[in-house]
Amino acid sequence: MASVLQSVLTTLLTNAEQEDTSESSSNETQSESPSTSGDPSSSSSTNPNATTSPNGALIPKPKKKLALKKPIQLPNNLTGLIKLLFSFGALRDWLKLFVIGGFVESCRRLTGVLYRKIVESFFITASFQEGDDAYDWVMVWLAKRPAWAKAREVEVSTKTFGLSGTNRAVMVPGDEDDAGVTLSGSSKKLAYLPSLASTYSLWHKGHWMRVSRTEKQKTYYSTEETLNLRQILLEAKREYLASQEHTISIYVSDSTNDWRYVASRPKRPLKSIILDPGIKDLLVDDARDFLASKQWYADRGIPFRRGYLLYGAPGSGKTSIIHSMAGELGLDVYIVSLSRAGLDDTGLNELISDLPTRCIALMEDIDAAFHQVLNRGELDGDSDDEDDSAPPPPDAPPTTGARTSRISLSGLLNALDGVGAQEGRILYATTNKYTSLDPALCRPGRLDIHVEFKLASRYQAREMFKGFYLPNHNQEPPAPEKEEKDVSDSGYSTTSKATPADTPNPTSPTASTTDLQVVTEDKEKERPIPTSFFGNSHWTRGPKLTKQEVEDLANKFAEGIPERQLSMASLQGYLMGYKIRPFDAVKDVAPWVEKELIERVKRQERSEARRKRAEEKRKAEEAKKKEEAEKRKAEGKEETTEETKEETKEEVKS
Ligand SMILES: Nc1ncnc2c1ncn2[C@@H]1O[C@H](COP(=O)(O)OP(=O)(O)OP(=O)(O)O)[C@@H](O)[C@H]1O
Repeated sequence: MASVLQSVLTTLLTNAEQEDTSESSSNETQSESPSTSGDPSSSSSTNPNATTSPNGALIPKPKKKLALKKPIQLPNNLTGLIKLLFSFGALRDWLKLFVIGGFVESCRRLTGVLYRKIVESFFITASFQEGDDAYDWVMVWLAKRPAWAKAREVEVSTKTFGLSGTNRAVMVPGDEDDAGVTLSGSSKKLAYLPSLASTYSLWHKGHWMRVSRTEKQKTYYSTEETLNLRQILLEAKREYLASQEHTISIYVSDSTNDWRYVASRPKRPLKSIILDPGIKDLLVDDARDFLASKQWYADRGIPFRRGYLLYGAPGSGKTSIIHSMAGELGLDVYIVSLSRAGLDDTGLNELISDLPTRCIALMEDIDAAFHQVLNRGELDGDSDDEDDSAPPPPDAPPTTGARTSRISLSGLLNALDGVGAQEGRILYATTNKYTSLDPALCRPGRLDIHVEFKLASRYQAREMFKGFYLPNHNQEPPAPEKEEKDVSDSGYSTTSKATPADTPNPTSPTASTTDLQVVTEDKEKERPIPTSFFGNSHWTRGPKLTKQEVEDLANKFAEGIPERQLSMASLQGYLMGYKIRPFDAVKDVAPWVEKELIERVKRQERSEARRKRAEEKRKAEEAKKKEEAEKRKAEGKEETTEETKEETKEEVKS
C-alpha cells in the first residue's frame, strides 16, 4: 500500500515540477515580448528582467534556473504518506467523494438486507407453479377476493382454471350475476390475472399480503403474507372444490406420458341413464362400497383396486354411465387411450402408477388397442397353439395390419395389477367385442365385475320417452317471454312456433287416434313442467301433458319398439327430432322402426361382407407367406447340394 502511494506521489510530484517549469518559461516569454515592441526606456523601467547598459541598451538579466531547490521528501511511513496526500487539494476532494459514496451505498445495502430479514421473520413466502392444482386453487381464490376487483393493472385471459359452466363467472370479479361475458358469441369467460412483474397488496382477514407474478422458465405466483399459509391454502382448495361441485374433471395422457387436464364436464344425473332394473344399483353400490372399504382390503392384504368391464352393443350407455358415476362418486376421470400412437408398455405403466389415489381410470374400447385378437397364443408367442387353428370369433377384428400402439397384452396386464398399479383407483373398461378379450385380462382382480349392456328393451324405451316429456316438479318453469326469444335452441327442424304440429287438433288424425286432451287455459295453472333432463327451453312450445298422459303415450311408444333390436342411442336420436311433438313421436315410430331394421340388416350384410373380405385377404396372405417360405427352403436345399458337390470334388482333387 505504502509503495503504491509512494509511486503515486512520485508521479504527482514530477507532474508538479513540470508544471512549475512550464509556468516559469511562459513568464519569461511574457517578459521578453515588450522589449521588442515598445520604447526601450519605458521598457527598462517596467521590465524587471532587464537592466539598462550605460549606452542605454537593454541587457537581459541572466535567466533563473528553474529547479526544485529542495525536493519533497517522501515519507516512508503510511501516516506520513496520508498526510502528504491530504496536502493536495484535488486529491482530498476525490477521497471525500469516494468515502461518502461508499458510505451511502453500504447504508443502502444494509437497509435492503435488514428489510429482507424483517420480512422473512414476519412473512411467509409461497410460490405456486403453473400447471399444479394448487396454482388453480389460488387463482380462483384470488379472483374471489373483493380487493382484486380494484387492481389497476391486470392481465386478461380466457383460461378457465379447471372451472366450467357458470362457475367460470368467478374469474371475472363482480361479474357473477351477469348472464356471462361472451367473446364474439363464444361462451368463454374472462379471467383477470396479475400482470407480470407487478406486485399487488391486499388485506385478508386483517392480514396484509402481497401477490406478485414472475416468469422464470415457467410462470408462477408467489405470495407473501402474514396469514397461516396452510389455512389460506385450505381455504383456496375448499373454494375451488366448491366451484367444481357440479362438474367432473377429465384428464388425458399427453405424448410425454403425463396426465394433462383437458376439460370439466357438468355432472350427468344418474337418473338420466336408463338401464334395466338393478344394473345401476349394482354399479353404484359396489363402487361406493369399494371406496369405503380401504381398511377391509388392507386387513386382508388384497390390493385396493376395483375393475369393471362394461361390454355390449354400441350406443347402449356404457360411456354415459361411467361419466355419471364419476359425478355421483365425486371422482375425476383419467382417460387411458390405449391406441394412442407412441404409447408403449413402459409409458402405460408410468401412466397407471401416476394416477391419483382416488379416481376413475377409463379405458374405452379396450380391444381396439390391438389389431390382433388378444389371446394366450399371442401372449406366449406360441404360433403352434391350437387356438390359432380355430376360427376367430365372429366379431373378431382382422388379424393383419399395423398396430396403432405398441402395447402388448402382458404390458397391459402388468399395468393393471403390477407393482406400480395405483391403489384406490377404479378402472372402467368398455368394449363392444367381449369375446375377443383374453381371459387373463377379464379375470377378477383386474376386471372384477362384468356388466352387459344390451340393445334397448321396451322398458328402457318407455322410460326414455317419459324422460323426454314427463313433467319435472323439481324445476321452476322458465319465464315464457324469455323462452319466446330463444329461437336458437332445438335439435328438431320442423314445427312452427305458432302451431306446434303436435298440438292436438279436433279434426286431425292424431287427435282422433288418441284419448289425450289438450291442456286448456284452466289447466295452465297446474301446467306441468317439462322434461327432467333433456332440457326445458322448448317446453312452452309443446303440448302441456299431465303425468298420466305422458305415461299412456310412453306405453304406446314402447309397444312400437321391438325388444332388443335398436340401441338406446338411436332411440334418443329419434326422440330428439320430436322434442315438442310427443304425439307425432308415437305416430311415426312404426315406420321409423321398420326403416331402422332394414338399415340394420343392410349394415350387418355390409359388415359381414367386409369381414369375409378381410378373412379371405388374411388367408391369401398366409398362403403366400407359406409358399414363399417353402420356396426359400427348397432354394436353400439346392444351394446346399451344390455346395456339397463342390466340396466333394475339391476333396477328390486334393
Ligand atoms: N341407457 C341409456 N340411457 C340414456 N341414454 C343413453 C343410454 N344409452 C345410450 N344413451 C345415449 O346415447 C348416446 C351414446 O351413449 P354412450 O356413448 O354412452 O354409448 P356406448 O355404449 O358407450 O357406445 P359405444 O360402445 O359406441 O362407445 C349418449 O348421448 C347417451 O345419452
